[in-house]
Amino acid sequence: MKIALIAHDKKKPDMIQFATAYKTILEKHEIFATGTTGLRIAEATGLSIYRFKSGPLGGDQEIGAMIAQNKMDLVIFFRDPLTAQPHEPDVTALLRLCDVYSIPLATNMGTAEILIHGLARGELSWREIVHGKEAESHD
Ligand SMILES: O=C(CO)COP(=O)(O)O
Repeated sequence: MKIALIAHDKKKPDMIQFATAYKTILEKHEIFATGTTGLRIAEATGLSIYRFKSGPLGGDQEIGAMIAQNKMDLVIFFRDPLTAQPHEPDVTALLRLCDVYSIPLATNMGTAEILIHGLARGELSWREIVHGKEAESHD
């Protein structure tokens, strides 16, 4: 599974805690992140992470593009609801694309916990079926 991890600055400590706690699950998957989030997680956990640009510089849009191409299976985005972001339209666009493509999305720790446990139990394997159908439609 391809998993995107994103956190606004005030939520980065939560994200590091989350990635540390679930490292053994995350390391079985392909992890993507926006620039600074990815750097912080990699430093703290040693996880191998593909890093896009920083969020305000287009990272959210890069992840959005992967979603639109059916190349992302799960998004964990600890956004900060109490601080205005200069790239708010990009944040909204990313969340919107998750809904357009029915991509499982957690925007807080409570939901992220449930999704990661579901992932560990194989409950997201329906995504592989979606990938299979996508491949067939291009044959
Ligand atoms: O701003 C972000 C998401 O909107 C996150 O970007 P960084 O991981 O580069 O801080």
